[in-house]
Amino acid sequence: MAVNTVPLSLKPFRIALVQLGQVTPDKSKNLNHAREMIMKAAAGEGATKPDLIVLPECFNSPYGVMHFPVYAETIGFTSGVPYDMESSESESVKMLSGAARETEIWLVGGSIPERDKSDSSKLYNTCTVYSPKGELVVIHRKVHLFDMDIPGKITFKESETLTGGSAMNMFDTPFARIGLGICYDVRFPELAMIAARNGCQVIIYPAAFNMITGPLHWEMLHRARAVDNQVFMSMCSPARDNATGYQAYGHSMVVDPMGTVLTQAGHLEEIVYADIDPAIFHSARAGIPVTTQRRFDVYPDVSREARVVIGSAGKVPN
Ligand SMILES: NC(=O)CCC(=O)C(=O)O
Repeated sequence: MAVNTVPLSLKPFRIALVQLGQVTPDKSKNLNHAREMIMKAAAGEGATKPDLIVLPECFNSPYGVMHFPVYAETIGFTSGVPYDMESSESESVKMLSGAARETEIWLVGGSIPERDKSDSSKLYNTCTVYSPKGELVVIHRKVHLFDMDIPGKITFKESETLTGGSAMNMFDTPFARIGLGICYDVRFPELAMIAARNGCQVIIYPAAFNMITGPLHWEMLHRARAVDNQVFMSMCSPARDNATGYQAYGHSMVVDPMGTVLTQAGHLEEIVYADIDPAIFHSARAGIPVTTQRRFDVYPDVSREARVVIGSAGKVPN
């Protein structure tokens, strides 16, 4: 697929990470709570409202392979085709779209279990993104499934009930081109590299790291992907809840292109904000010019063969 390397110019903007707690077995309670927290995030901190709000992985359902088939919703999104929200079968998509429209803020709607419309045997872990008009502009289906087995510590096998997505997805806003991944996707540097080489200045992952690898790798992976690619990098986690089967690490975070942590939540429910400053992006790239020193005569540019989808809500100024 063609690589679009024409970057949109990065503008200053404010991001809000909603580290949601209280994911219960009752989906409508989860949706109501998420909506309330989006409204709270939209009200902003001090006088400044955010331009983009992010929710965590699997926010409408308990996180577990046995839960995905029970909570899965059919979305039926086709890239490049305007999505008909009126006839959407997904209550989560309708809630998220309404919240984005009401707040007039871009929304990365965490992720939800999705059932494929054309093949109901296939389930995905899917992130949906909304414009401030409530349009569904792009979806990202988790590409790399979280199949981990560290004996005596953590065993989880998403592939028991989920199928991996087959494309790298990004979207354009008036302030940045933003790449998407979901949680375990962050461990695959190719995905972030492909996003950065396609002009993303920011990469966002709804996530839910576990209590074994979270303390070891969460911050390190943020900083590694940020510094390797000289981009802003963020993962938004659920809050930790000792009452659930899967305990998330929390610590939702934003890191700048020099690897500096701009904001970090604790482990309880919390909203954290960060200001994205283009000056840091440009000075990192000017001072450490790795983006212009690639040696494609020595190794190939794997991003050229990648399956990339760029969603946008109409015309975005350059
Ligand atoms: N939900 C996930 O993909 C968890 C990934 C994780 O914990 C990791 O260590 O990777």
